[in-house]
Amino acid sequence: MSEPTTAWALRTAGLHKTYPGRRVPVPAVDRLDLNVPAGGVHGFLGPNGSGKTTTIRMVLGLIRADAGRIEIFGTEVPRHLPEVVNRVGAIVEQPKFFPAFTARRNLELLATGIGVPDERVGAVLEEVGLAQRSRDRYKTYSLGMKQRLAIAATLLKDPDLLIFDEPTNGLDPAGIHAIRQTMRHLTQQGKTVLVSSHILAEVQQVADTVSIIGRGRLLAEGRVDDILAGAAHGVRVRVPDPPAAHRLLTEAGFGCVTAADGAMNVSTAPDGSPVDPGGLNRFLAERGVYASELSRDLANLEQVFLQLTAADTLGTVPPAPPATHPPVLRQPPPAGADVPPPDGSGRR
Ligand SMILES: Nc1ncnc2c1ncn2[C@@H]1O[C@H](COP(=O)(O)OP(=O)(O)OP(=O)(O)O)[C@@H](O)[C@H]1O
Repeated sequence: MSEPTTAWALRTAGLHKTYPGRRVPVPAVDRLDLNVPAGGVHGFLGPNGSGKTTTIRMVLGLIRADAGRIEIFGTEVPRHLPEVVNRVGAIVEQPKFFPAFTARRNLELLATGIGVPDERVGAVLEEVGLAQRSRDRYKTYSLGMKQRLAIAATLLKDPDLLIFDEPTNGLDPAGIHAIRQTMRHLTQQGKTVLVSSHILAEVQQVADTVSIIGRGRLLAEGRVDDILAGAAHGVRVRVPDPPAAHRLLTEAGFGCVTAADGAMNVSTAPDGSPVDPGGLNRFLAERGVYASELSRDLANLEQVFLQLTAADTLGTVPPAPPATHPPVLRQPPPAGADVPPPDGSGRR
């Protein structure tokens, strides 16, 4: 690692993990190179089961990697974790608080336990917008408030890197908005937030940079703006029966994904060229499919994500858009190659 390490909050190179005892030994994390710039929000995106939590657990030293290298602020972990552990705060699972105690009391107990002065409690409650409700019992808190209290707990040690694994799971739009504001506020103080999520619209609004993974492998990384600029824009189509139309289009060779709202984004024609709205409309109408909406589509992160992860499943991953921050530490070894740990350690 030759570049100045202060530019990076977190980097991994060739990070690899296969859980023992699985019938088919598919890696959960497959030679993953991550580059999380210091400062800003970095979205860590991937479908369910793509290896986000496994990666985060390895970064935090909760499970051991089979191979690869991890650096937090230029310090290799887990070997030198004690040197940087106070610079990292993380929520991987919902922390346990005492239901009958107030939020403030819970944090005071925690602060005492980790040797942090009590004054920090008021500061972190303020930071996450819970100061007014800090005398309420934990059990009266909404899910969103509980999640903000969990964030407050991670802030007690005033860490520089915050790692949140799916922090908005199960939250309503107001709760999601509050978490987003908290993340933004943290970065204004120079902190780095790594947030894993599959809620793309939310990440697009808050993240400066992203890494998109599929089946444990990096599919794209870089600034959100650059990734969107490099994405196929396509045509947005709404039809009465999206699954049937999706089948029709993909069988004919169109590049097509269906978004969460049921509309389809058709990006490429069967010859691989950008799709033409008129030609697409004619193709559908000739087969008895009448679109209720058909428009040129602006790329958003959800489409990029769907296109990348669909292509990954089909084994046709397009090259990652160019990153504007420095490239990965090193190229991964060829597929199927053994990946030895750099120092011979790390095997379970
Ligand atoms: N303890 C474990 N033992 C065996 N396999 C595991 C274990 N934990 C995760 N896996 C498998 O490893 C793969 C990656 O899982 P992981 O939880 O890291 O993905 P994820 O991207 O965080 O998913 P999600 O978004 O659903 O939380 C999955 O196939 C999962 O089934």
